[in-house]
Amino acid sequence: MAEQSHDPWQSAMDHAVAVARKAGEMVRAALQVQDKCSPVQTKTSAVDLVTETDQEVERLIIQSVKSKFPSHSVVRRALCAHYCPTWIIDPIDGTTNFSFVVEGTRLWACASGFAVNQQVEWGVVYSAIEDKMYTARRGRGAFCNGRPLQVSPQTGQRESPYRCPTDSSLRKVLSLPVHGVRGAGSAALNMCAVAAGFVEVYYETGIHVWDVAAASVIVTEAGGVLFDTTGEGAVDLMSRTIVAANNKPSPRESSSSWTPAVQDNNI
Ligand SMILES: O=P(O)(O)O[C@H]1[C@H](O)[C@@H](O)[C@H](O)[C@@H](O)[C@@H]1O
Ligand SMILES: [Mg+2]
Repeated sequence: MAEQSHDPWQSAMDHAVAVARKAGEMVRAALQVQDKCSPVQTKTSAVDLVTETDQEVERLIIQSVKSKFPSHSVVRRALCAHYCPTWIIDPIDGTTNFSFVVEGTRLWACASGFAVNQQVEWGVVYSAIEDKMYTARRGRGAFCNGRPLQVSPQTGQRESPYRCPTDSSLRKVLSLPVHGVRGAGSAALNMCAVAAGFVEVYYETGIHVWDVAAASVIVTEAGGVLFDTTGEGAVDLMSRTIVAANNKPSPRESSSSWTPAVQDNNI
């Protein structure tokens, strides 16, 4: 079918939802087959774990986008330098959880973001194990399985059973006496947890644009904010660092205001 002209971004997003379901089914089925979960050697595999299933899902998405939206680009490594409508895909976000079938395999997702002129227009993140489809279109809200998402209203430190971490890099970057810390993987789903109001902050360094592009718009459309790890600047999705939060405390508040869900794998 040819590209729709009335609202091309919407039809691309609808297509992304359908492809994400298919991709999710593919990944779930692959969990039963050892070879499909095992890391394969790639040029970048020393730093970026890739399985045969990542590659199969990537091919599925690329082929389906190319046949339905021939003018769109599909990339994993650029936000979008020019106007060109670009899909930024992460076939499996959370490949480590998927590959090692650790407890918490639910923490992987199929993610697609769509950028035009360096602006993310929509994002789709599908957690197949939970059958949760997170979607957001810029200016039109964020949803999980069609239900609107809203970030947590929390502004003060929340009671939590988890101990404050001793991780100095985390303290240095956020300068917060944090109280609860989780680091279970899948950047996209951690950001969706912020959007859904389950946690107040997600932070990571060493992250890639394809890990965060889709969920970035889900966070902002749920009322959240994105900023860099200095806490000062706007986020640059190519910068490999990100903070996604329910709000941005003023410097005076920042000594006691959040309960972060933190991931700090790469410092
Ligand atoms: O599973 P991938 O797509 O490699 O994404 C992971 C990323 O590479 C890591 O840096 C993060 O810590 C994970 O949360 C991502 O899910
Ligand atoms: Mg990823």
